[in-house]
Amino acid sequence: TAEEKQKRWTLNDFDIGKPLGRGKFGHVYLAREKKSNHIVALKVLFKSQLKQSQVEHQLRREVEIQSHLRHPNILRLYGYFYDQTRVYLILEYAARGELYKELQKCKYFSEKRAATYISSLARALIYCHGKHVIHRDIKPENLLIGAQGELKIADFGWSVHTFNRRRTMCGTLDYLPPEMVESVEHDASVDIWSLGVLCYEFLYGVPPFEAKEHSDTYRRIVKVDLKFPMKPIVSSSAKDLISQMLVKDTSQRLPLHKLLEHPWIVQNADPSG
Ligand SMILES: COc1ccc(C(=O)Nc2ccccc2)cc1NC(=O)CCSc1ncnc(N)c1Br
Repeated sequence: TAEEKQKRWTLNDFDIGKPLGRGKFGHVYLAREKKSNHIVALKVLFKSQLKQSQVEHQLRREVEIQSHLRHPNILRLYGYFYDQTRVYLILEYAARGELYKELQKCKYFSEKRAATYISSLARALIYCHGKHVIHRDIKPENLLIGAQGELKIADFGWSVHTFNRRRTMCGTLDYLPPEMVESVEHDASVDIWSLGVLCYEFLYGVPPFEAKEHSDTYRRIVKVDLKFPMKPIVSSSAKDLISQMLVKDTSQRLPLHKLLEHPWIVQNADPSG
């Protein structure tokens, strides 16, 4: 509520429960806000670590970005507070935990489950892009599962507001050589690529360009060395969608709203997401 927005939270407002996991830069605990009995996840970040990794500005930007995002498939950041040594993030609690653990357990997902997840993520990303936010880090480790089995994108540690990037580049882009433009300018289509990688990993249990050495993975990515294993059996419709997302030319990647109309999504995704 608006009143909760302004409130100055302190640790005393919460009963701390079991550890939920070790996120980036800190630990996450189950917690209950004493007055409302509202269950949340409390992420504890050490100021010393934030300082030495120079991510304070990134955290401030994330809190700012998250305060404007409201979507069923985006984990809420309700607020934050700090004390002498730590910063505390008050997060929505995802009752069914981490997606990557679920994927490890099942090895890979059915086409219906994969399509349902991919379509809900596509809707969340359409929402973000509409607000000029690109996530840039869509992977199983950053996805949680809510009480109704719905996916929640968490940990916007690397998201940026695209237009403020344009603002920093205002006008001067014209004189930059392609390689400069190439490296600084990536747009929302990075999230389409990542969603394609995720769809592949949901269906096969391994990411598409996996290799022993990083250098080999890099080579396979830039070459778009996309191969579909014989096992498990996957529909040609699913392969068609993945092939339209994992395209080197960013302007040729299947736009997210077109993804929602793709036959594989239409025939397999559970509309409730
Ligand atoms: C909106 O979710 C976030 C928003 C921001 C950040 C964050 O650290 N940003 C950040 C930290 C340092 C520097 C720059 C950015 C992290 C998260 N989220 C998380 O870390 C997920 C915690 S694990 C968990 N959470 C809920 N329910 C569960 N069952 C589990 Br398990």
